[in-house]
Amino acid sequence: MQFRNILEELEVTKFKKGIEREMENFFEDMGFSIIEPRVFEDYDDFIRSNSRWDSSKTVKVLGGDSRIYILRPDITTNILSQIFSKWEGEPPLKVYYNSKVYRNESRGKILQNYQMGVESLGDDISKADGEIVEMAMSVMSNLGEPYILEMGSTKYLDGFFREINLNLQDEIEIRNLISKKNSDSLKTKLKSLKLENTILDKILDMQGDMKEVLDMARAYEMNEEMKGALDSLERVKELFIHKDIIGKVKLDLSMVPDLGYYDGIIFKGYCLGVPTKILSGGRYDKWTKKYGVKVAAIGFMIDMDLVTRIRIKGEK
Ligand SMILES: N[C@@H](Cc1c[nH]c[nH+]1)C(=O)O
Repeated sequence: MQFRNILEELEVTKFKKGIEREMENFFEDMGFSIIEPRVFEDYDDFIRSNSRWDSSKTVKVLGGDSRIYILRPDITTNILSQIFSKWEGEPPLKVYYNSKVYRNESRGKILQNYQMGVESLGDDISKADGEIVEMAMSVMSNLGEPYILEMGSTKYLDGFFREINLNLQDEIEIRNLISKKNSDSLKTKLKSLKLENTILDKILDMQGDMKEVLDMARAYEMNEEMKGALDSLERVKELFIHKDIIGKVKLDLSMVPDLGYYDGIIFKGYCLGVPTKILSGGRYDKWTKKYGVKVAAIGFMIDMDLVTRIRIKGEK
């Protein structure tokens, strides 16, 4: 955050601390315990297990042992190695953090971003999906501004790609076009691959009202993975159906996450008039296998710089 002078900085920091305390109390009331992420990570380990990361964005540090370390660019992966070195997968573990991530910006500066977040590990999948999505909704509604929570599932598109024999390069290109919602280039690409009469041609229409999108998506279901994706979204819909916040949850099956570890429900929270996501998260069960035991895992992070800015604006 940029400040005009030190008094403004002190005032904003005090305000931010107040919001952090509110969130910490909320997470603790929900049964989550605080965890302190480590600042440094081994560069080689990080790059090996995060092949989709742009390595130029990691902030590198040279250790006294001449190894290259990085300042943590993502808190979820950071705390997982910490947790799994001392936990065998049960009983369920619920943790929250209040920390920062560091990334190189395109203009060369180092970006420090305050994040708070929660991770629920080893709990029953349907129960944890419901609990985490409800917590995300509660964080969004406390902003005091109109908001929406966009939800999707990585398993829907993954399931489809499993049915067709596409080379990886084409698959990545299609996913990128879908994530940019670039319908013209997507159509051209699909035509060149003779895939124009498939779900990929409809995927950008699969956004909006939960019930309508689920009904449309069911018609294209091809395997258990795609069915599982829709079933889990259906279960979340059932949780909200009789609440007045149902209108604030939108489905977007064309949502492609920036991070590579998700395999299930994914979601992002937006406030009206703010183009950047305020909150994002999802399920990443398969990813936990890297640490020796596969457990159910879901969580989300909140961009505290953005939350502070929005709450300050709301107070004025
Ligand atoms: N670490 C993710 C958010 C997340 C937490 N847990 C699962 N996903 C991010 O920075 O976007």
